[in-house]
Amino acid sequence: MRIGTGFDVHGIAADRKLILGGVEIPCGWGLAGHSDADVPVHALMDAILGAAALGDIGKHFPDTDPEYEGISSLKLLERVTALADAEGYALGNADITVICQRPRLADYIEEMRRNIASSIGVPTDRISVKATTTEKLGFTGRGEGIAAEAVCLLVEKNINDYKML
Ligand SMILES: Nc1ccn([C@@H]2O[C@H](COP(=O)(O)O)[C@@H](O)[C@H]2O)c(=O)n1
Ligand SMILES: C[C@@]1(CO)OP(=O)(O)OP(=O)(O)OC[C@H]1O
Repeated sequence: MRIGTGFDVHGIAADRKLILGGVEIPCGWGLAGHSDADVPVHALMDAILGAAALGDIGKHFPDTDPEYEGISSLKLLERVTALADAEGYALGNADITVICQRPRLADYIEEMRRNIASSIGVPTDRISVKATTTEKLGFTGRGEGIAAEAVCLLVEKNINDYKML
């Protein structure tokens, strides 16, 4: 088994859609980025790549490459899953925290979990998504951006039928 962590931040952009965990959240603004700027999915991809010691998303999907302009991060997550698979690993579980003052995410969490699980090809109960504010402190508290962190466990594929504790 191998553990990985990921962290990402994107700044607010007035003229963009807000996509988190593959869910379009209606709030009148979005996040700046080369891709769809899906910050929890970016944190998760870096956690998976980190667990497999395969670098980070900027290495695999450079933000100078037009192929990735506006791309759904769930598509990139499928590719990261394939990279881990090629190394002999499957996702055991992942736990993601989205750090944002607003909008309130509680109503969208289950759909995010389903989207992420579907992209990876695992049951939804292996994916946890949580949200927290920073009590109006710092850049997330001032609404200047959204951050996300993720932790994941990769398991060797040949023991992927092990029972989760
Ligand atoms: N953007 C957010 C932030 C938080 N939540 C939910 O509210 C709970 C309390 O947040 P605190 O920052 O005061 O800990 C949190 O546990 C989430 O359930 C949310 O839905 N959207
Ligand atoms: C996801 C990529 C894809 O080009 O672009 P961004 O949406 O800008 O996101 P970032 O977190 O800066 O990571 C870099 C890139 O991998």
